[in-house]
Amino acid sequence: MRPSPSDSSSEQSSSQPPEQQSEFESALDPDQYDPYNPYSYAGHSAETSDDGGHAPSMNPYELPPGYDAATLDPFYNPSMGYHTQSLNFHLYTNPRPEALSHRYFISDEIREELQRRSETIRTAPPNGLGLPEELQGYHSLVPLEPIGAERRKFGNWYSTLYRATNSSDGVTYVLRRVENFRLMQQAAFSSIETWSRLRHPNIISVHEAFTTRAFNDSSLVVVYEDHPDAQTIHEAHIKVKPPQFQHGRLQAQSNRVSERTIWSYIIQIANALKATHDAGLAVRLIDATKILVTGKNRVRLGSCGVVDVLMYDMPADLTQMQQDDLTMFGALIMQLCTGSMSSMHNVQKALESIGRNYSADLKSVVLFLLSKPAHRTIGQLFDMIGSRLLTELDETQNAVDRLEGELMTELENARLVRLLCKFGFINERPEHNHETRWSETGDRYIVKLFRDYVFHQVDEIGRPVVDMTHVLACLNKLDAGTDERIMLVSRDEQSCLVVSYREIKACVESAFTELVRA
Ligand SMILES: Nc1ncnc2c1ncn2[C@@H]1O[C@H](COP(=O)(O)OP(=O)(O)OP(=O)(O)O)[C@@H](O)[C@H]1O
Repeated sequence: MRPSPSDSSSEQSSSQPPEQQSEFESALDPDQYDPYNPYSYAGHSAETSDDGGHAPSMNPYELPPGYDAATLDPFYNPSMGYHTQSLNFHLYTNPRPEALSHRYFISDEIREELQRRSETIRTAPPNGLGLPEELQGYHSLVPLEPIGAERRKFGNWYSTLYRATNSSDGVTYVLRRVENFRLMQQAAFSSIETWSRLRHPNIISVHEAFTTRAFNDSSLVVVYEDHPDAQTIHEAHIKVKPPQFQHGRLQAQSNRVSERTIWSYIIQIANALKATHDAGLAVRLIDATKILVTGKNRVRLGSCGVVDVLMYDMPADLTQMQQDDLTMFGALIMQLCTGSMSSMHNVQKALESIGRNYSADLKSVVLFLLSKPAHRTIGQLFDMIGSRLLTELDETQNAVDRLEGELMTELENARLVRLLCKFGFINERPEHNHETRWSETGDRYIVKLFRDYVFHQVDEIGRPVVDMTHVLACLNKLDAGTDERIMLVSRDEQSCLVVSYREIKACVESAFTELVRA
C-alpha cells in the first residue's frame, strides 16, 4: 500500500539509497538561493531555522552596515538602504474539510453565466449569409437578430446588429448598421466623438462610427461595446413569455416587475441621463427595445449617438431634446409597470393600474416625467427619489462584496493551474526515457513520485483516493516550498524517499527550466 496523506513528515523512515541521495542533492544548487525570493531554494547555505527546516534567518528590522542611529535623520535618510522582505503570499491556505471543497471555486451560477458569455462571444459566424469578410478592421460578423424575422424600422431606416471582432485589439464589438444611409457631411459624426468620450456604467460605450460600402449599399455603422448575452428591457420584462410547467401544470408566466427592480432601473437610467445631459447631449432614444439588461439588474442605455448622425440635417434645440428624454423615460417606466408597450395609448388607465400595483412615490415619478411644466430637469427627479438612492447604493455595495467573496474562492486556482501545467510538461516525456536524470535514480523521479503521491493514492483495500482537498493542500504546499517532509513510495513499493516540499519544488523548477531552455 502506498502512503496516505497522514504518512507525511516521517523523517526517521528515510530509506533513500546513497546514489539517489547524492544525485538529488546535486540538483539543489545553493548558488541559486535568493533570500528575498519566496520561490528560491534555501539549500545548504541557509542557516537552519528553529523549525528544523532551512528557512533563512533574515531579520527585516536589522539595520544596514554603517548605520549610526545617533546621526540618522529619523524621517529621511537618502543613503539608508532599507531591508525589505517580500511578504510570503504563497504560504498555503489551510485545507478545508472535503465536504466544503466545492468552495474552492466560484458558485455554479456565476460560473455558468460567465461561461455562457464567453461561448456567445466565440459563436462562429454562420455560412452563406453573404456578409462581408472584413469591414474597417472588423471581421467575423455574426448577426444578433434572427435572420428572416419580421423587421421593424429604425425611424425611416432598416437597421441590423452584428457582433464582430476588431483586428487591432482582438475584442468583440457590436455594430449597428443602418442600411441605405447617405452621409451628406462629415460633421454629422461630431457628436459621436463626444459620445465616445462619455464613459458611464449605465451607458453602452460608443466606440466609433463610419460609413461603408462593404454590404453593397451605403451603410452607416456605429460601433458599441459588446455585452454578450444582454437582453433588451423589452425581451426581459415586457415580451409575453411562453407558458411554463409548474407543479405539473402548464402555467402562464407573470410579467409583473417588482417595485424594487423598477426603482433600481429608475435610478440607473436617471443616472445615465444626468451624465448625458451634463455632457451637453441628449439620448433621443429611450425605448424598452434599446435599453439592455446586462447581468443581474444592471441596465444600460444602448444605441446612443445613432440618432444624432441620422438626424444631423434636422437641427433641434438641445433643451427640447433633453425634455423629450424625460418624457420618453416616463413612458418607459409606465410600460414596465403595466407590462405593455401600448400603455401610452391610454395614459389614464395606465396610471390607475400603477396606483393599484405600486407605491404613490412611483406614480409621482411617472407623473413628473410625463407632465409638461416649463422646464423639468433630471436633477429634480433625484430630489424626488431621495432615500431610495441609499437603498441602491447599499445593493451595489453588497453586490461588490458578494463578487469579492466569489473572487476569493478562485484566488488559489490560477497559481495551481500553472503548477499543474508544469507537471504536465515534465512527467512522462517519452524522449527522456533513457536519460538518467529522468530515470528511477534521477531527481526527476521525485517529481514523478510526487505526482503519484498527489493523484494516485489508494486506500487500504486498493480503492482510489479521490480527495480534492488533499490535492489542493499538496499543491499549495509545493508552491509555497514548505519544509514539511513527506514520504514518496515507488509504484513497486521497493523504495521510498523522504523529501520536503521545498526540495520537490526545486526539482520541479529545475526540470521545467531545463525544458524551457531546450
Ligand atoms: N451592445 C450590445 N451588446 C450585446 N448585445 C446587444 C448590444 N446591443 C444590442 N444587443 C442585442 O441585440 C439584439 C437586437 O437588438 P435590438 O432589438 O436593439 O435590435 P434592432 O435591430 O434595433 O431591433 P428592433 O428593430 O426589433 O428594435 C438584442 O437581443 C440585444 O440584446
